[in-house]
Amino acid sequence: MKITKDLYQGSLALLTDFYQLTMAYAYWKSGKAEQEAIFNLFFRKHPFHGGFTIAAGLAYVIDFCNNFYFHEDDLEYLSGMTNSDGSVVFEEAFIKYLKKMRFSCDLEAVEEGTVIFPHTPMVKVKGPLIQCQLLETALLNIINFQTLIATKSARVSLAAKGDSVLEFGLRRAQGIDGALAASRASYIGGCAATSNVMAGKLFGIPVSGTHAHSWIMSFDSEIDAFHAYADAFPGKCIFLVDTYDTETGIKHAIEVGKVLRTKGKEMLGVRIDSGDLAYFSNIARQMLDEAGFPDAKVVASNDLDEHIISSLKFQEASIDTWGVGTKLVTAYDQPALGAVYKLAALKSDAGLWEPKVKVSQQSIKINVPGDHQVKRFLKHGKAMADMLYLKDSDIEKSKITIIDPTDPTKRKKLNVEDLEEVNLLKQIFLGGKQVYISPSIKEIKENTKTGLSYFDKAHKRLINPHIYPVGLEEQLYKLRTDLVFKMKNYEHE
Ligand SMILES: Nc1ncnc2c1ncn2[C@@H]1O[C@H](COP(=O)(O)OP(=O)(O)OP(=O)(O)O)[C@@H](O)[C@H]1O
Ligand SMILES: O=P(O)(O)OC[C@H]1O[C@H](OP(=O)(O)OP(=O)(O)O)[C@H](O)[C@@H]1O
Ligand SMILES: O=C(O)c1cccnc1
Repeated sequence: MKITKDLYQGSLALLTDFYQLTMAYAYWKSGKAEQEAIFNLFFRKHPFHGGFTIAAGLAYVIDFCNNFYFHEDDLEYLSGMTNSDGSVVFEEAFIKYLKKMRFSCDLEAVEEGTVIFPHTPMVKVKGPLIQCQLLETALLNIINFQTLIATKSARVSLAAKGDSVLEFGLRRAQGIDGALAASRASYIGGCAATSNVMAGKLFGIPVSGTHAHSWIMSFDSEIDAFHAYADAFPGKCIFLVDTYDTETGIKHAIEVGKVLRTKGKEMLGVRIDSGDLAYFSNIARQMLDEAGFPDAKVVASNDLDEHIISSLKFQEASIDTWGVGTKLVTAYDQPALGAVYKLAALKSDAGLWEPKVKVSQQSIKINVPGDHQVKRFLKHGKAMADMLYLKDSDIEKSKITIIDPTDPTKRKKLNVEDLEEVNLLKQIFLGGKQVYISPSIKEIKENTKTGLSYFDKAHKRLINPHIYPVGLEEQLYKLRTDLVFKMKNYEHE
């Protein structure tokens, strides 16, 4: 996939915060640029008050890293940056250093479509400190947004209980990039298709749609508009029936559907875009059935989200397909995921990895130091718990205890001898070389569906979900606690 290349014809190295570049310069000046570091990208809370999150965006990250270099134009721009006293911000030798820089890190990540929980690394970058730092902003930008939208889409799709959800968000999405990335992530999360044609072309997502009110309004009458549409698309008609009067609109759709039948074609259904969607969908279903169109589908749209869909399901609305736009692609009502990227370890001059911790008054904000892996334990196809552990630790399988990173009183003993286990972090790059091929977008979407099926319904409900156990393995917990104490004492000396 070459999304960034197609869109921007080159590297996105300048898609970063200025402070990353000033730090990069200062690392270089102080001789730390090549010191090896480990950074983790993780979030602290599920979005939408939910009980799960769906990882997305890795294919963009891969593309970004493969194209990570400073182009001549970028370097020229950086060379021309001046301080308030007129002096240059970055000296020429640094610009030359940037010119030669190529991505050379190891990168591990959870695969797209994986169900993921707070505090576990979604992306881990190991490599020269300067490169790790320069990747931060773009990685967060990519993962935060796509993960947020994939999660929203999964929630909407779960609420639709297996019905098709069509993503209609392009016109109200957050700009061009936002719309494209949202269409991609919506598909990963569970949507069946998008109305966004460019997303269809770029990502291979099925493209689908009906027609607008303007089509009806451009004719003298609704029935003329339906006939003309049926002439143009005899086998693909979904008639929008609510422009003037919904019941009359359904009657007109049935009339045109009967004409189509004389030509050996079937109308696919009707779309309702206003009014009480439970009431009108049931009316539509009854009228279509009575007229001999039991297979015609009822599509509904109008500011839908997981909560309205859930309510309409509860009301037994006869809706087969859900068109969801604004509230899906803008992640209503949580505009950002809030994932962060923190230094977890630094290699000393002696070649030893030193774990690093950021101390905070709020325990939720204390990162997990060291080089970890995340293990998911499953029993008969059901996820039981996730464990973060130090990669080089010896774990005695017969007595594993995991400890909640935010509340040490919450502990869970795991007898893992008879459990299946999977490592969630996969190797994506080794020494800057890509060693992982992203699955097709269809396979990623399937991963989401299968991944969600491992989790109990209690974790997937929309309101007050049951919390899935995620914890630190004891040695990692001890390392983190010791380090926090050490840093606190150090601060007070
Ligand atoms: N039966 C229902 N239960 C819950 N929410 C519904 C139901 N029917 C429609 N809605 C939702 O109610 C919201 C507003 O619908 P409302 O009928 O007020 O506006 P509208 O039909 O768009 O108005 P207008 O006719 O002016 O376009 C939408 O988000 C819609 O999805
Ligand atoms: O409500 P959303 O979830 O955002 O779904 C997309 C909306 O966009 C269209 O409305 P719009 O009024 O823009 O155009 P139209 O004339 O085709 O209805 C469509 O009819 C949906 O109502
Ligand atoms: O195809 C549709 O019905 C559609 C597309 C975009 C927005 N609203 C509806």
